[in-house]
Amino acid sequence: MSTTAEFFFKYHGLGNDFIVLDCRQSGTDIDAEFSRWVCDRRRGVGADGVLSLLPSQTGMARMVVHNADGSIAEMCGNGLRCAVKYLVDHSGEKPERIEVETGAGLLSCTPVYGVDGVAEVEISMGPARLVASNLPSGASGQPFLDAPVPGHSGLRGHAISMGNPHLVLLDQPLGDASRLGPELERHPGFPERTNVEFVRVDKDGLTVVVWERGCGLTEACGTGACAAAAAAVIAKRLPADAWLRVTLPGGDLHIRVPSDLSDVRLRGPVSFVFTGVVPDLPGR
Ligand SMILES: N[C@@H](CCC[C@H](N)C(=O)O)C(=O)O
Repeated sequence: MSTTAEFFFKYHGLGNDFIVLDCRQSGTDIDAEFSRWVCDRRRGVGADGVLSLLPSQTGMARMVVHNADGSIAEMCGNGLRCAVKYLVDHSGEKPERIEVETGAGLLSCTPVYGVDGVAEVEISMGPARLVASNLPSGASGQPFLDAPVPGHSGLRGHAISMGNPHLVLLDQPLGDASRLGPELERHPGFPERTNVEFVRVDKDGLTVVVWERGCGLTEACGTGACAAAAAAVIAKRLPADAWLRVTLPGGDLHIRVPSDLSDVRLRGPVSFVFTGVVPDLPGR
């Protein structure tokens, strides 16, 4: 179990909480064992995931997302807002825009400032992909849209990648998330497991509960909100090119999906919680 970072910083976006580790000096990422320990809510600090910030040639940092179970995710929308707040609030500057390298590409982030530094961030999340190696479509197959979910009679879903994989279930009771989530996370159609969104389509937006790959039910999921909004737009249940409210257990995000799905925008709040010293660990 190891990290080269001396301090950790805890942040949350709508209750989706993360430990930020600044590893830009050493360039050394953490291992899965460290992530499992520090995320443990009884034996560690407690979080849904760890965001390690590594050196980047193209952005202010490269963000690696470690889930609470030690697995690595390609992207995290709420986590990226936390990383932006850390990077900007510790830079001594107030940039209009910063870029961060992620598994979903180099993403442009616009901080909105409040009395305590960055209060909100708007992110250009890149495309909602319907064909991807981490979806049932594979890298070159047919999109899986409003399709029956094999092995689950009566269940239909949209498979969408925001860098990370999502199975969006429109009109699925939100209360089904803890019952169906664990099995659907490991549905054999998704080669790298999947996040699962249980979605109610309202007149003016969506209400969503997310079962997240690698950490279970969370208070909010940024990429999940983007995937749910993209599915609702594809299904023509909500308009493209409009800011949509997505209500999650932890609060509201705002998402805009262009009609060609080329660049989904996400806007939401971010908060600093506390900082601490990483204890002396074997291997540090
Ligand atoms: N909560 C995140 C997504 C974190 C990664 C996810 N669990 C995965 O494995 O893909 C978000 O806000 O997007």
